[in-house]
Amino acid sequence: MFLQISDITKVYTQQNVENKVLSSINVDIQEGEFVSILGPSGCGKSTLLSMVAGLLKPTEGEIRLKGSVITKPGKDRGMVFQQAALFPWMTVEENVLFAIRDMKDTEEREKRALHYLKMVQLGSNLKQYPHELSGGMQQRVSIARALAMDPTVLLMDEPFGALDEQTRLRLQQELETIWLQTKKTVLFVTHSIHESIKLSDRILVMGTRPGTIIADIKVDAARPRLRTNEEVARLESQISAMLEKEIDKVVEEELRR
Ligand SMILES: Nc1ncnc2c1ncn2[C@@H]1O[C@H](COP(=O)(O)OP(=O)(O)OP(=O)(O)O)[C@@H](O)[C@H]1O
Repeated sequence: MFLQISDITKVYTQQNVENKVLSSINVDIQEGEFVSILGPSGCGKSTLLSMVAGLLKPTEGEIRLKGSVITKPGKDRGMVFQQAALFPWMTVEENVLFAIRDMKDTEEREKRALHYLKMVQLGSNLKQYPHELSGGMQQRVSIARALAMDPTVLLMDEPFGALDEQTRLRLQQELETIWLQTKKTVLFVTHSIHESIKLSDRILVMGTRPGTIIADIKVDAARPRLRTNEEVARLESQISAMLEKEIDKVVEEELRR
């Protein structure tokens, strides 16, 4: 199996109080799949993604990428966060070049940076600085930077969460086009049901307290997926009912305290 998440449990301990955030997470992901992780706030989506990134260690269980256990961050996993996190003193081009600074051949390196910056439609913004760009453009630089590293897996943690609706729709389209071109394996955390249906081959729906996977849904609808598509509408109401139930559970628990 390409990416294998086996029997993962995560417990955070703060001031001697244990908080089990994830329990019995088992997922097998195939190469080239676009998988979304969807769930209520606080269910452990980012924790799970950070463990795949190697930024956090599981309390129990293991994650294997192409057979090797993940123990730390690596170049085989590119990460895109909600905030672009670019170096403000570097230009757009320099930000991408920096990520691939290990490439010896300077000409190849520049070609690669330009290729991915063109892919996210920033070929004319190479010499601009992050503060001269809109939030959406900054996020496109961080996507180009992650792609330029040619990772085996692209890990995206609510990459469009901080953007306005129009920019978000635009970037969803761009990401879908890029994914169809590159066929990278993508693990994508989102709050948005529609975003997950629009982009994914598969949606892992998470329940909460502790976080578990309550449904593993295949999305077969033809792309591009419009809201008017019957399958899209059916999935949207199915998943929305599931999440509503989870959120009701949390509210009830809180009120009982
Ligand atoms: N470093 C940490 N130390 C202690 N508890 C943490 C830590 N990071 C996250 N948590 C707790 O773990 C739970 C899951 O957090 P996580 O950020 O993974 O959820 P999420 O599903 O990504 O949430 P959101 O959708 O709101 O971003 C939360 O209750 C959070 O308070």
